[in-house]
Amino acid sequence: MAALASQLTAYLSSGERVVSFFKGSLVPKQTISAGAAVCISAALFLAYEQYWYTSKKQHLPGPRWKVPVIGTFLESLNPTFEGYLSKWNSGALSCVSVFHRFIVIASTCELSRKILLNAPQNTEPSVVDSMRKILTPENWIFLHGKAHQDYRRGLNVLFTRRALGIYAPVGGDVYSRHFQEWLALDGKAEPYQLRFRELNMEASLRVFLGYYIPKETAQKISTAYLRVTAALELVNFPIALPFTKVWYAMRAREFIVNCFIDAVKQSRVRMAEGGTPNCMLDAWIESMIEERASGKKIREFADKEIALVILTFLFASQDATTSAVTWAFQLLADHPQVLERIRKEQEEIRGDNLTCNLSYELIEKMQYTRQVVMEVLRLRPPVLMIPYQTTRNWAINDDYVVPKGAMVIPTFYPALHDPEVYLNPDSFDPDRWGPEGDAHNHPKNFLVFGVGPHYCLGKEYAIMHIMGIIAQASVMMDWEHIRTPKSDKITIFATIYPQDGAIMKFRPRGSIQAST
Ligand code: HEM
Repeated sequence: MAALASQLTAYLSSGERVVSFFKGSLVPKQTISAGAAVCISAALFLAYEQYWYTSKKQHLPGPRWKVPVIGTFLESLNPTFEGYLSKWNSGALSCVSVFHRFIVIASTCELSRKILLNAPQNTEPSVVDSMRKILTPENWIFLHGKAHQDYRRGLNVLFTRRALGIYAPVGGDVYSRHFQEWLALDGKAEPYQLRFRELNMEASLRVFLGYYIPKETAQKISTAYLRVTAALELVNFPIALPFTKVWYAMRAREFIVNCFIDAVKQSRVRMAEGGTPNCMLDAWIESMIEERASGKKIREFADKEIALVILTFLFASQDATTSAVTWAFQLLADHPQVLERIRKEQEEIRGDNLTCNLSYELIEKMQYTRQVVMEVLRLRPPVLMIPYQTTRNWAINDDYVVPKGAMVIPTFYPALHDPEVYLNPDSFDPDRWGPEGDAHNHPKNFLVFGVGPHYCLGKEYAIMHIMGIIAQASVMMDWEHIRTPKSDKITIFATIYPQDGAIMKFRPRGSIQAST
C-alpha cells in the first residue's frame, strides 16, 4: 500500500504523466478517454489522501475521514471557542488536517509541557510563511537551538529589575494620559477594546523607544501596525503580490523598522554623552557601553538588529496584552468587591499621594493587585495555544508516534482550568493566589506564558504592565460594564476577547457613587 501510495504521489505531480500512466500501462491503449483517465486519477488521489490521513491518525480522536483537499480548512477560518473546547474534551491527543498538513492537538498539561520542553530535539515553533516575510527571515525569532539560546541570553538585560524600574514610570505616564482621554468622553458607553489597544500600543512604543519618536510618528506606527495584525492569518496567499494583506504588512514593517532605526541612532548619541536611561533602547545601549568599557567580550547589536528585536516585542506583546487588559477591566467592573480591595491596597501603599505616578517600588508592594492579574490571566489566558512542529518522528507517549513534519499544538486553557488544580476553575477568585490559596503550588499548570526554551521573554514586564494599568485606573476612575448576552462569550482572533468588545463607560473616581 505504501509503495503504491508513493508511486501515485510521484505521478500525481504531473497531470500529463497521470493520463499517460492510465492510458499507457493500466489499460489497453485506445480504450480509455482522457476524461475518464482524469476521473480515475482523481479518485485514486482522493483514496490516497484518505490513506495518508488515516495512517497518521491511527486511533486518535478526530474526523474519521479527511474532507477532500481542504480538510477542516473552512472550520479553521472561523474558529469558535466552543469548537476548541469540544476538541480538547475529545482526548488527551486529537487530530485534524488542513490541506496537506496533519495536526495533532495536545489537551493535557503534561503533554502540552512535553511539546514545549522538547524543543529543539523533537519539536520547533511552527512559523506561518507570512510571518517570515513580515518580520524578515533574518529575525532572531526564527533561530533554533543553541543559536537561539545564545541570542536570547543577550536580551535578558532588557528585563532585569533595574530595567523594569526604568519602564514603570514611563508606562504610568501613558496610562494616565489615556485615562484622561477616556474621561473626556464624559461617561459615553462604547466598546473599549480598541481604546485598550491604543493604550497598549503607545505604552509599548514609549517603554521600548522612549520619546525619540515624535507623537505624530507614533500615531502613524500605531496605524501602520494594524496592517501587520491584519496579515496574521493562518493561511495567506503564498506570494506577497502587490496589494495583498502580506504585501501591505511588509510595507508597514519597512516604515516601522526605519522609524525604530532612527530612534536607535538618537539613543546611541544620547547614551554616549552619559544620558540617563529613559526606555528600553537606552537601557540596552547603556549596557553595551558599560560592558565594552569593562573589557568584556560582548555581542554588539547593530542598529537594524535592535530595530528588528523591538519589532518582535511589539509583535509578541500587542494582541496578548490588549486581550488581558480588556478582560481585566471587564472582570473588575463585574466584581466590584475585587476592585474595592485593589483600591484599598493602593490607598495603603500610596498614602496621601493617591494619584502619584507608578514606580517599580510601588509595583512590588501591590500584592493583591498581582493576585488579581494572575487570576485574570488564568481565567482568560490571552494565548490559548501555540503551534509547534515535529522535527522527526516522535513517540510523544506510549501509544502514539507523532509523524515528522506534523504540526503539534500544545494548549494552555485546559491546564489553567483543571478542576483538580484550581477549585471552581471558571470562577474569578484572586484569593486563590493569596497566602491562603494554593494556586502557587501548581506552577506547572500556569502555562499562560509557555515554558521551555521559547517561554515568554516579556513575562515579568507584561505582568507589571497590566498591574500598573489597573492600579492607576482604580485610583483615577470608576467604570461600569454594560453587560450584553455576548459579554461572557469568547471570540477568537489570535487572542481572545469578549464578543461584544467590552462596552464600558468611565467617570472620574468618586463621581459615579456621588451622582447615584
Ligand atoms: C499578557 C501578555 C503576554 C502573554 C500572555 C504572552 C505569552 C507568550 C507565549 C505563550 C509565548 C510562547 C511561549 C512558548 O512558545 O513556549 C510567548 C513568547 C514570547 N513573548 Fe510573550 N506574552 C505576553 C507579553 C509579552 C511582552 C510584553 C513581550 C515583550 C516585551 C513578549 C515577548 C515575547 C517574546 C520575545 C517571545 C518569544 C520568545 C522566544 O521565542 O524565545 N511577550 N509569549
